Amino acid sequence: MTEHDRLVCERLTKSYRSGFRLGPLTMEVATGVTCLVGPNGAGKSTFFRLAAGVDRPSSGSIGVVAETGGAGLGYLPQEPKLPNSATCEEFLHHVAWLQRVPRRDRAGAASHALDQVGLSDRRNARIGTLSGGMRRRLGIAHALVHDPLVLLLDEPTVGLDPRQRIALREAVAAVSRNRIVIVSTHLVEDVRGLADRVVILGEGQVAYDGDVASLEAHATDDAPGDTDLERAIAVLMTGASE
Ligand SMILES: Nc1ncnc2c1ncn2[C@@H]1O[C@H](COP(=O)(O)OP(=O)(O)OP(=O)(O)O)[C@@H](O)[C@H]1O
Repeated sequence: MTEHDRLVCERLTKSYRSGFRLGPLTMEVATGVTCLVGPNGAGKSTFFRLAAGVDRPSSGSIGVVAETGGAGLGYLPQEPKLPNSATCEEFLHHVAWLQRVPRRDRAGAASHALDQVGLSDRRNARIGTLSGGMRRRLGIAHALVHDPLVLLLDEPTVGLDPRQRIALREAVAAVSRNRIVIVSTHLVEDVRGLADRVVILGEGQVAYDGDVASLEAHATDDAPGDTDLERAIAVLMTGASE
Protein backbone atom coordinates (compact mmCIF):
# COMPACT_ATOMS: atom_id res chain seq x y z
CA MET A 1 0.00 0.00 0.00
CA THR A 2 1.36 3.45 -0.83
CA GLU A 3 1.74 5.91 2.01
CA HIS A 4 -0.27 9.05 1.84
CA ASP A 5 -0.98 12.08 3.98
CA ARG A 6 -4.53 13.18 4.61
CA LEU A 7 -6.81 15.28 6.76
CA VAL A 8 -9.47 13.03 8.20
CA CYS A 9 -12.88 14.10 9.53
CA GLU A 10 -14.99 11.52 11.29
CA ARG A 11 -18.57 12.45 12.10
CA LEU A 12 -17.33 15.96 12.74
CA THR A 13 -19.92 18.45 14.02
CA LYS A 14 -19.88 21.96 15.41
CA SER A 15 -23.09 23.51 16.74
CA TYR A 16 -23.66 27.12 17.73
CA ARG A 17 -26.38 28.47 20.00
CA SER A 18 -27.77 30.30 16.98
CA GLY A 19 -28.99 26.89 15.76
CA PHE A 20 -26.34 26.51 13.03
CA ARG A 21 -24.73 23.11 12.84
CA LEU A 22 -21.81 22.04 10.67
CA GLY A 23 -21.85 18.36 9.75
CA PRO A 24 -21.80 15.58 10.60
CA LEU A 25 -18.93 15.48 8.10
CA THR A 26 -17.04 12.30 7.32
CA MET A 27 -14.38 12.80 4.66
CA GLU A 28 -10.70 12.65 3.85
CA VAL A 29 -8.74 15.39 2.14
CA ALA A 30 -5.57 14.31 0.34
CA THR A 31 -2.61 16.34 -0.93
CA GLY A 32 -3.27 18.88 -3.69
CA VAL A 33 -5.70 21.79 -3.72
CA THR A 34 -9.25 21.31 -2.46
CA CYS A 35 -11.55 24.29 -2.95
CA LEU A 36 -14.27 24.73 -0.35
CA VAL A 37 -17.14 26.63 -1.94
CA GLY A 38 -20.40 27.78 -0.42
CA PRO A 39 -22.68 30.72 0.17
CA ASN A 40 -22.24 33.10 3.10
CA GLY A 41 -22.94 31.30 6.34
CA ALA A 42 -22.48 27.79 4.90
CA GLY A 43 -19.87 26.95 7.53
CA LYS A 44 -16.59 27.37 5.65
CA SER A 45 -14.83 29.44 8.31
CA THR A 46 -16.21 27.15 11.00
CA PHE A 47 -14.59 24.21 9.20
CA PHE A 48 -11.27 26.05 8.95
CA ARG A 49 -11.25 26.92 12.64
CA LEU A 50 -11.84 23.25 13.51
CA ALA A 51 -9.17 22.09 11.06
CA ALA A 52 -6.71 24.64 12.45
CA GLY A 53 -7.43 23.58 16.02
CA VAL A 54 -8.54 27.12 16.92
CA ASP A 55 -12.01 25.75 17.84
CA ARG A 56 -12.98 22.35 19.15
CA PRO A 57 -15.63 20.14 17.55
CA SER A 58 -18.97 19.63 19.33
CA SER A 59 -18.59 15.95 18.46
CA GLY A 60 -16.56 13.73 16.19
CA SER A 61 -12.98 14.43 15.22
CA ILE A 62 -10.71 16.11 12.71
CA GLY A 63 -7.02 15.42 12.43
CA VAL A 64 -4.08 14.81 10.17
CA VAL A 65 -2.75 11.38 9.31
CA ALA A 66 0.83 11.91 8.15
CA GLU A 67 2.56 8.87 6.71
CA THR A 68 5.32 10.45 4.66
CA GLY A 69 7.14 12.49 7.28
CA GLY A 70 5.44 15.87 6.78
CA ALA A 71 4.02 17.75 9.75
CA GLY A 72 2.57 21.04 10.86
CA LEU A 73 -0.27 23.27 9.85
CA GLY A 74 -0.46 26.79 8.44
CA TYR A 75 -3.67 28.82 8.65
CA LEU A 76 -4.54 32.07 6.92
CA PRO A 77 -7.74 33.30 8.59
CA GLN A 78 -10.23 35.49 6.75
CA GLU A 79 -8.95 38.64 8.42
CA PRO A 80 -5.34 38.09 9.38
CA LYS A 81 -3.70 40.71 11.59
CA LEU A 82 -0.35 41.80 10.22
CA PRO A 83 2.05 44.17 12.01
CA ASN A 84 2.20 47.22 9.72
CA SER A 85 5.39 48.69 11.08
CA ALA A 86 7.50 45.52 10.65
CA THR A 87 9.21 44.66 7.38
CA CYS A 88 8.09 41.50 5.55
CA GLU A 89 11.34 39.77 6.47
CA GLU A 90 11.23 40.77 10.15
CA PHE A 91 7.66 39.54 10.40
CA LEU A 92 8.38 36.16 8.80
CA HIS A 93 11.49 35.74 10.91
CA HIS A 94 9.35 36.27 13.99
CA VAL A 95 6.70 33.82 12.76
CA ALA A 96 9.44 31.25 12.09
CA TRP A 97 10.54 31.65 15.71
CA LEU A 98 6.93 31.24 16.91
CA GLN A 99 6.65 28.11 14.78
CA ARG A 100 9.82 26.71 16.39
CA VAL A 101 11.91 26.75 13.25
CA PRO A 102 15.49 26.25 14.55
CA ARG A 103 17.45 29.51 14.85
CA ARG A 104 19.95 28.65 12.11
CA ASP A 105 17.13 27.94 9.62
CA ARG A 106 14.94 30.98 10.30
CA ALA A 107 16.48 33.44 7.84
CA GLY A 108 16.41 30.83 5.08
CA ALA A 109 12.81 29.87 5.88
CA ALA A 110 11.67 33.51 5.79
CA SER A 111 13.40 34.19 2.51
CA HIS A 112 12.13 30.93 0.93
CA ALA A 113 8.53 31.74 1.95
CA LEU A 114 8.84 35.25 0.43
CA ASP A 115 10.23 33.72 -2.73
CA GLN A 116 7.39 31.19 -2.96
CA VAL A 117 4.75 33.92 -2.95
CA GLY A 118 6.66 36.25 -5.28
CA LEU A 119 7.53 38.88 -2.67
CA SER A 120 11.33 38.58 -2.56
CA ASP A 121 11.78 42.10 -3.87
CA ARG A 122 9.64 43.43 -0.97
CA ARG A 123 11.58 41.74 1.81
CA ASN A 124 12.60 45.10 3.33
CA ALA A 125 9.29 46.87 2.70
CA ARG A 126 7.17 47.80 5.72
CA ILE A 127 3.97 45.75 5.73
CA GLY A 128 1.86 48.92 5.97
CA THR A 129 3.09 49.95 2.51
CA LEU A 130 1.97 46.76 0.71
CA SER A 131 -1.04 46.55 -1.62
CA GLY A 132 -4.00 44.36 -0.66
CA GLY A 133 -2.81 41.59 -2.97
CA MET A 134 0.70 41.67 -1.55
CA ARG A 135 -0.69 41.55 2.01
CA ARG A 136 -2.64 38.40 1.11
CA ARG A 137 0.46 36.81 -0.37
CA LEU A 138 2.42 37.77 2.73
CA GLY A 139 -0.37 36.10 4.72
CA ILE A 140 0.26 32.92 2.73
CA ALA A 141 4.02 33.24 3.34
CA HIS A 142 3.26 33.54 7.06
CA ALA A 143 1.19 30.34 6.92
CA LEU A 144 3.99 28.61 4.98
CA VAL A 145 7.17 29.65 6.72
CA HIS A 146 7.51 26.42 8.72
CA ASP A 147 6.82 24.28 5.61
CA PRO A 148 3.58 22.78 6.97
CA LEU A 149 1.97 19.65 5.60
CA VAL A 150 -1.47 21.29 5.81
CA LEU A 151 -2.20 24.77 4.48
CA LEU A 152 -5.61 26.34 5.17
CA LEU A 153 -6.49 29.52 3.29
CA ASP A 154 -9.81 31.14 4.17
CA GLU A 155 -11.01 33.29 1.24
CA PRO A 156 -7.54 34.45 0.19
CA THR A 157 -8.77 36.14 -3.03
CA VAL A 158 -11.48 38.34 -1.52
CA GLY A 159 -11.07 42.01 -2.39
CA LEU A 160 -8.28 41.49 -4.91
CA ASP A 161 -8.27 42.86 -8.45
CA PRO A 162 -7.99 40.36 -11.35
CA ARG A 163 -4.22 40.72 -11.68
CA GLN A 164 -3.67 40.24 -7.96
CA ARG A 165 -5.95 37.21 -8.00
CA ILE A 166 -3.88 35.62 -10.73
CA ALA A 167 -0.66 36.27 -8.79
CA LEU A 168 -2.24 34.78 -5.69
CA ARG A 169 -3.47 31.69 -7.53
CA GLU A 170 0.00 31.18 -8.95
CA ALA A 171 1.45 31.43 -5.46
CA VAL A 172 -1.01 28.81 -4.15
CA ALA A 173 -0.38 26.47 -7.08
CA ALA A 174 3.38 26.79 -6.55
CA VAL A 175 3.18 25.68 -2.93
CA SER A 176 0.62 22.89 -3.29
CA ARG A 177 2.91 20.02 -4.23
CA ASN A 178 2.97 17.33 -1.55
CA ARG A 179 0.83 19.48 0.68
CA ILE A 180 -2.81 19.31 1.77
CA VAL A 181 -4.11 22.72 0.70
CA ILE A 182 -7.70 23.79 1.41
CA VAL A 183 -8.86 27.10 -0.04
CA SER A 184 -12.29 28.61 0.52
CA THR A 185 -13.62 30.89 -2.17
CA HIS A 186 -16.74 32.42 -3.65
CA LEU A 187 -15.12 32.78 -7.05
CA VAL A 188 -15.75 30.27 -9.81
CA GLU A 189 -12.53 31.33 -11.54
CA ASP A 190 -10.57 30.33 -8.42
CA VAL A 191 -12.14 26.88 -8.62
CA ARG A 192 -11.25 26.54 -12.28
CA GLY A 193 -7.72 27.86 -11.80
CA LEU A 194 -6.84 25.97 -8.65
CA ALA A 195 -8.93 23.00 -7.65
CA ASP A 196 -7.95 19.36 -7.88
CA ARG A 197 -11.09 18.70 -5.89
CA VAL A 198 -14.17 20.76 -5.03
CA VAL A 199 -16.29 20.46 -1.90
CA ILE A 200 -19.47 22.52 -1.97
CA LEU A 201 -20.91 23.27 1.43
CA GLY A 202 -24.44 24.49 2.01
CA GLU A 203 -25.89 25.08 5.46
CA GLY A 204 -23.27 22.94 7.10
CA GLN A 205 -23.70 19.95 4.76
CA VAL A 206 -21.66 18.70 1.80
CA ALA A 207 -23.68 19.31 -1.39
CA TYR A 208 -20.96 18.15 -3.79
CA ASP A 209 -17.58 16.47 -3.46
CA GLY A 210 -15.57 15.64 -6.55
CA ASP A 211 -13.47 17.02 -9.37
CA VAL A 212 -14.15 20.05 -11.57
CA ALA A 213 -15.04 18.03 -14.67
CA SER A 214 -17.76 16.01 -12.91
CA LEU A 215 -19.01 19.17 -11.23
CA GLU A 216 -19.71 20.78 -14.63
CA ALA A 217 -22.10 17.95 -15.45
CA HIS A 218 -24.49 19.32 -12.78
CA ALA A 219 -25.17 22.48 -14.82
CA THR A 220 -28.73 22.99 -16.04
CA ASP A 221 -29.78 25.33 -18.86
CA ASP A 222 -31.97 27.51 -16.66
CA ALA A 223 -29.35 28.05 -13.93
CA PRO A 224 -27.70 31.47 -13.73
CA GLY A 225 -24.14 31.78 -15.04
CA ASP A 226 -22.03 32.13 -18.16
CA THR A 227 -20.23 28.81 -18.01
CA ASP A 228 -21.16 25.24 -17.09
CA LEU A 229 -19.01 25.52 -13.99
CA GLU A 230 -20.85 28.64 -12.82
CA ARG A 231 -24.23 27.08 -13.58
CA ALA A 232 -23.33 23.84 -11.81
CA ILE A 233 -22.15 25.66 -8.67
CA ALA A 234 -25.34 27.77 -8.74
CA VAL A 235 -27.51 24.62 -9.00
CA LEU A 236 -25.71 22.85 -6.15
CA MET A 237 -25.62 25.90 -3.87
CA THR A 238 -29.34 26.51 -4.38
CA GLY A 239 -30.14 22.88 -3.77
CA ALA A 240 -28.10 22.96 -0.59
CA SER A 241 -29.91 25.96 0.86
CA GLU A 242 -33.43 24.66 0.19
N1 LIG B 1 -18.48 31.90 17.01
C1 LIG B 1 -19.73 31.77 16.57
N2 LIG B 1 -20.78 31.76 17.43
C2 LIG B 1 -22.05 31.62 16.99
N3 LIG B 1 -22.37 31.48 15.68
C3 LIG B 1 -21.38 31.49 14.80
C4 LIG B 1 -20.01 31.64 15.18
N4 LIG B 1 -19.24 31.60 14.06
C5 LIG B 1 -20.11 31.45 13.03
N5 LIG B 1 -21.37 31.37 13.46
C6 LIG B 1 -22.56 31.14 12.62
O1 LIG B 1 -22.38 29.90 11.96
C7 LIG B 1 -22.80 29.97 10.62
C8 LIG B 1 -21.64 29.60 9.69
O2 LIG B 1 -20.67 30.64 9.73
P1 LIG B 1 -19.27 30.58 8.97
O3 LIG B 1 -18.54 31.85 9.28
O4 LIG B 1 -18.60 29.30 9.26
O5 LIG B 1 -19.74 30.59 7.45
P2 LIG B 1 -18.92 30.88 6.12
O6 LIG B 1 -19.34 29.82 5.14
O7 LIG B 1 -17.48 31.02 6.43
O8 LIG B 1 -19.52 32.27 5.65
P3 LIG B 1 -18.82 33.50 4.88
O9 LIG B 1 -18.70 33.07 3.44
O10 LIG B 1 -19.81 34.60 5.05
O11 LIG B 1 -17.51 33.77 5.55
C9 LIG B 1 -23.35 31.36 10.41
O12 LIG B 1 -24.74 31.30 10.58
C10 LIG B 1 -22.70 32.16 11.50
O13 LIG B 1 -23.52 33.24 11.89
